Amino acid sequence: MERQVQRLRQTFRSGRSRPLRFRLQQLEALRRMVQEREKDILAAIAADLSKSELNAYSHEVITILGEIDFMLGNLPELASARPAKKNLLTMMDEAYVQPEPLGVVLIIGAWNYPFVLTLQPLVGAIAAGNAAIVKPSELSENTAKILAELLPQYLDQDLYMIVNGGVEETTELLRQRFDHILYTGNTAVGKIVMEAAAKHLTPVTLELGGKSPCYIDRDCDLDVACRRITWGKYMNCGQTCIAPDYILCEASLQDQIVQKIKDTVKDFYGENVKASPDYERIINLRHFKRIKSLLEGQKIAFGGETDEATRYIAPTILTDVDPNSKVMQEEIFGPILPIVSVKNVEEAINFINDREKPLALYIFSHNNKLIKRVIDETSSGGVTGNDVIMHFTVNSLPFGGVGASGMGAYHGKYSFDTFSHQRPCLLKGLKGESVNKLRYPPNSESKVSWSKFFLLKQFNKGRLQLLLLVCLVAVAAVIVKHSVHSRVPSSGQMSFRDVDLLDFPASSSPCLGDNGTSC
Ligand SMILES: NC(=O)c1ccc[n+]([C@@H]2O[C@H](COP(=O)([O-])OP(=O)(O)OC[C@H]3O[C@@H](n4cnc5c(N)ncnc54)[C@H](O)[C@@H]3O)[C@@H](O)[C@H]2O)c1
Ligand SMILES: CC(C)=CCC/C(C)=C/CC/C(C)=C/C=O
Repeated sequence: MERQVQRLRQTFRSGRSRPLRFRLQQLEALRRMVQEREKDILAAIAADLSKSELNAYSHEVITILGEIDFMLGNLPELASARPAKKNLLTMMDEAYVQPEPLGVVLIIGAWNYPFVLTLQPLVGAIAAGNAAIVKPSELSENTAKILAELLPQYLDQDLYMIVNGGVEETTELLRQRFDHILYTGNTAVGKIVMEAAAKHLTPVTLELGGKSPCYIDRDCDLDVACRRITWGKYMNCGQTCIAPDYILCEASLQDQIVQKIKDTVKDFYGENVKASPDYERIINLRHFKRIKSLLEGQKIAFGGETDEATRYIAPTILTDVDPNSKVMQEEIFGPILPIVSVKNVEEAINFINDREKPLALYIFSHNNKLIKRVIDETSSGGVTGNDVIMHFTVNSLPFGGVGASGMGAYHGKYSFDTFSHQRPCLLKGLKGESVNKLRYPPNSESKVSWSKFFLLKQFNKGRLQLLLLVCLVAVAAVIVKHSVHSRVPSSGQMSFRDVDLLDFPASSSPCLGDNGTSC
């Protein structure tokens, strides 16, 4: 592993990944890979998650194509230097922020959207000019395999590499030194990743999970709310990091919600959900058993059927759920939707704030003020009002968690920034030493006073007049010099930087007060 990382680092150091033209060409190659090998990719995702190829396309491929297109369209602007505001002391200099690639980055993907969760960060890493190692999840083995087969055929193999394997391989990878790690997966492994990264002082982006609440207000179109919630909860069989984990609502709404979700499930998946091509299965037996165990002792208002042989769990709703029960202690990550009653919005806000910060928060209401209030009085990775999941699809919004649901963010510009260092650059000339005297020892009250004048903009009238006078003299000097230059050809070009604006005699009138602080 060490040799492989070393190889990527050497290529990175050669500067190959930096030119914009190279990055654009690699992103175009990635797009070609997705388009030319679409059938193989969809078949692999379908095999991993018992997913229809149509769903695999709309859940995963569309997102990647959209992200690549965004980068292709915006990279020149994202990668260019941004001029920075200057202060009086540096107004003659050049100040700008230059994004620069970090180096060799590691991307560790999860199994539940195995294509998008590994390739979307890679798009950002390439766009920002890095080398990258991608470690897909071993649980989605077909997607992992197709990625390992295809990526080297389309991308520069000395800069971008797939490493497949499980805990052992990931542990070995984490021993290496990277310049950034983006990990997607559960919180427990997130801690392992962060600990390993700390040994090398490697910064991390952790895309974790959590229990994303969904508050339904009394003043709401319940038909629309329940349709949208049904879509987001049961998509991918509930195995979506930002699926609404549970519903909070007033007790009087509970029965209506159950009925409306039940009707929607029938609309979406037909009478026999098991036979629907749009309904997926649980990834493996371990998760199947874990999710099934969450049903124990609960009041099942709808669904609840399971089939171990095919790892099927029906779309399920639990009512009157005790907040202390097991299903309310861990992220469900399956098609079970508990409803917890609260008296009002205050109680819902307190309920959310009493728990770890979730990855997403959903609020349904006709009342925009109420939605804004819940946003203002809680914290979560992201929010969608009157819908679920959809903030993920807006690539001008940063996607990521907060607190226990993660740190850092990506998507679009935020991916580019995540994989870049924002390098501050100040370019000065070698003239203007008289101004610089003010920061050189020996220090004096007068120098402090002038520093305040320049850096804190604390001027008195007299000093402002003096500065204006000096500026006028400087402008006059430039004009005179320019007119001489236009008559007498010369090799030297005058710039403002060359004008010694001010001299700072140690005794010149300070405007310090008695304690030396006011002006
Ligand atoms: N925030 C997001 O974008 C996002 C997206 C998807 C999933 N998730 C969260 O991820 C969780 C589900 O994913 P998962 O964790 O089951 O996925 P997973 O089992 O696929 O693990 C994720 C990655 O961690 C690696 N890994 C596992 N154990 C490890 C160990 N001991 N040491 C080092 N690496 C190890 C795996 O190889 C894999 O690449 C849920 O909590 C979900 O909410 C978050
Ligand atoms: C709006 C459409 C058609 C698709 C949304 C895609 C989707 C569900 C993405 C979820 C990806 C994600 C962050 C999963 C986390 O587990």
